[in-house]
Amino acid sequence: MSTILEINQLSLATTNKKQLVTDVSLAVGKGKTIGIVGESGSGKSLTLRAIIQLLPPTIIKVGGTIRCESSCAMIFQDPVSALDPLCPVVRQVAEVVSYRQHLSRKTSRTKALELLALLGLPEDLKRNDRYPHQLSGGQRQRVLIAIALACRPGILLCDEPTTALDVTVQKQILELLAKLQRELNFALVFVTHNLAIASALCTKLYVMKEGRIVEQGRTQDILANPQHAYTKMLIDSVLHLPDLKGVIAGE
Ligand SMILES: Nc1ncnc2c1ncn2[C@@H]1O[C@H](COP(=O)(O)OP(=O)(O)OP(=O)(O)O)[C@@H](O)[C@H]1O
Repeated sequence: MSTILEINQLSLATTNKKQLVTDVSLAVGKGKTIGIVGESGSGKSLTLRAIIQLLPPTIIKVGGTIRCESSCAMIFQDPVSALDPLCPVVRQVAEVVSYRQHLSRKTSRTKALELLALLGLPEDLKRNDRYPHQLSGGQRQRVLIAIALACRPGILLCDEPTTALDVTVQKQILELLAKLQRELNFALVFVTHNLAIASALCTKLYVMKEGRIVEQGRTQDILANPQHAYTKMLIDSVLHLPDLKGVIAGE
């Protein structure tokens, strides 16, 4: 497996020396999907933010290394706060295309519309430039995915991208991400507290608790034979698995 992202013993703390993430190590291969699961506050988002160098100003890396062999883009949990409310969505995508792909305004807009069409957004966005508040939650999340893809990432970091959506839309977005990954071959790091979603999407899982990885391994091995008490508790707490047939990532 050619590793595209490797984290070695990452430790993060506040500027007041409160330890938040301790000795986190993980690796993801080109075009592969890993999941980071764990309870709220276990350090999943901070780990992703450290990868993309977007840590909050009061949090610093106090140990470890992060090696990225390709460009990273990130999709955040809340599409409302991740989009500019005062800028039409096509322009927001076009600006990223223009900046990252060094294209003219006109070509960037054409490319932005192609990307939005690829993500299943309606044609009338072209005629009627819409603002984020005029889109549904699922449509806004698709716009965020378009913005991330405009960066042509080799690694896509997803921080609970479907938590704010209803179950049907959640399934559509997960299927879309899996389809895009097959077509564009980016590596996916998927953060969630939902073990059912992670196990449907990811071939490898890392379980986090209180800032540490407490268990890791192939998804099927972890589900069949969890070693850590916390992982067992997570598995027991999955009441029922959503129908994600067709989403499951290949080996
Ligand atoms: N800006 C910050 N300043 C101080 N502490 C922070 C800051 N951001 C996060 N933390 C703390 O760091 C820890 C890890 O937070 P993080 O957001 O990574 O958790 P998480 O596992 O992603 O949780 P969730 O699933 O709820 O998003 C938590 O205890 C949180 O309170």
